[in-house]
Amino acid sequence: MSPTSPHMNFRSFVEALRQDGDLVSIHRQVDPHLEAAAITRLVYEHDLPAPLFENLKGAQKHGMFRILGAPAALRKDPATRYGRLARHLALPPTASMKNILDKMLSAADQAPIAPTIVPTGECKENIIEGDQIHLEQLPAPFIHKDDGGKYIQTYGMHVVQSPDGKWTNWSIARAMIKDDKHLVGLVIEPQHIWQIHQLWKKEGRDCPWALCFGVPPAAIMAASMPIRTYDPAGNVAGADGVSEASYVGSYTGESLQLVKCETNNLHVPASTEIVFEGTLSITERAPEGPFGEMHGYVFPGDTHDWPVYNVDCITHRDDAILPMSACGRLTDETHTLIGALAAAEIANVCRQAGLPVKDSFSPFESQVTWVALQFDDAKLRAMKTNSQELREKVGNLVFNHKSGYTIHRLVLVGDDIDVYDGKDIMWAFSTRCRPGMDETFFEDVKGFPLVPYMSHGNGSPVKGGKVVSDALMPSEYTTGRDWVAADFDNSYPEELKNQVLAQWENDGFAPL
Ligand SMILES: O=C(O)/C=C/c1c(F)c(F)c(F)c(F)c1F
Ligand SMILES: [Mn+2]
Repeated sequence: MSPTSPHMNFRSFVEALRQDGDLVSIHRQVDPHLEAAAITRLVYEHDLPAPLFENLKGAQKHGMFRILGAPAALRKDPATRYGRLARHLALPPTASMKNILDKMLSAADQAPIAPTIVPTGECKENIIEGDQIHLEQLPAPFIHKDDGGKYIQTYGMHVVQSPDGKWTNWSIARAMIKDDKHLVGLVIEPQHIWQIHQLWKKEGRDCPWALCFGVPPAAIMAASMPIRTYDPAGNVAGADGVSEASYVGSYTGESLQLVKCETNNLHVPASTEIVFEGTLSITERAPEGPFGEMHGYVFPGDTHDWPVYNVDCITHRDDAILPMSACGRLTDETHTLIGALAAAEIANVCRQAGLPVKDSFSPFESQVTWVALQFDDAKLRAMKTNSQELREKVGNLVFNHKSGYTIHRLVLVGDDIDVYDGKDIMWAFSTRCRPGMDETFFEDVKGFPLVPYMSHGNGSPVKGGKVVSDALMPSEYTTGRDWVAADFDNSYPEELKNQVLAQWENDGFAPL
């Protein structure tokens, strides 16, 4: 039996959400065609408990499958806002986003703990091969009415390996059902799955592949994070070339249990709910999309050709659960995970380059297209630098690194700004960054085509459109802050503030 703790076992994770009162089990029959996603979308837009669809129209025998919506979204109570994410890492429900991101980054400073290969696991309870595979009969969700197909893959973990076997990569990349035996999905440059696909193209062989739905929550966190790039020539610099499995071992402190696939030599987490095994074609492509994407748009008819996945074998647990991210407008996993983890990795890259970055976050208000970087003001002054120099240094570093791929604006702020507070970031950006003069634009860097102003805007979809906006004031580079904030914290003597707070409820106000 695999580890049964919630961060190491998806089924235990779902039960932990139930115990937390953070799960709504729906037993009435729900249609996977739009209805399950519509309910999940409303859950996202109101930060409600995760829906578990126990009785899907069209569910197959042996419980194939149920759907869990909103697996890593927000809780309404501010005190446990990130509790569902905290459960992914065995952190307390009151953990802050900083606690969560620090935990994810902690692995970089610890020795990787290699996974353990075990002979079997829950994912082997049912095995479906060859002509028994009928993807079109699965209760796969149709997520947005203008999507190009049934997106069965929004929160599963792809497993692919470099031809030399040195690097196994785990990642999330969307895919929809093409026909009874095939999926088709985004394999986009510079993503790791694209890098490895390219290596197999050079080999002239289809890429062995597995897709794992319902993996240990700690694993999906690593799969969502743009950790170190890997030099295909095998020149490993620093912690590069780290396979996500070992990275997970570092921050959980325990070895992940993996089992070998039935039809290839890849390994998958033993407790995975559903495993698709097969190959990612190096030649076959098919129309994919459109899809309601992370920036909150569907462009009807916006279909493009992407590589085809061939499914040779399916293994699954009894009563398997498919996790679904019905992504779009705030706030879903593409914001809480992809945006947040990119920000954390960008801060790491800056610190490794010697920049005094204390913290970072991607504000949800920017639909995770921005990252705010908090600088240590005293160390900034010690650098004896200036705005233009710093903007160029940060922009050239981040916008040419994989972790910066999805981010189009970097906002530089001082350490009086809480980067996890969108109001703080907008206050600094709106009042301290003079448009144009305090900004440096980058047109010669890789752009993220999914941002609507890139793919459906006026310029190249894949180049430029990025900016570093300096919201550090001139005084922060020289003498230190020369202002006082006109707010309760900064504009009143401590004694008076304590007196006001002590009288607060007696004066007739509700507790703050
Ligand atoms: O389909 C979507 O909504 C998002 C796809 C996506 C993503 F979320 C990323 F973080 C990427 F880096 C990327 F290349 C993507 F294509
Ligand atoms: Mn990777």
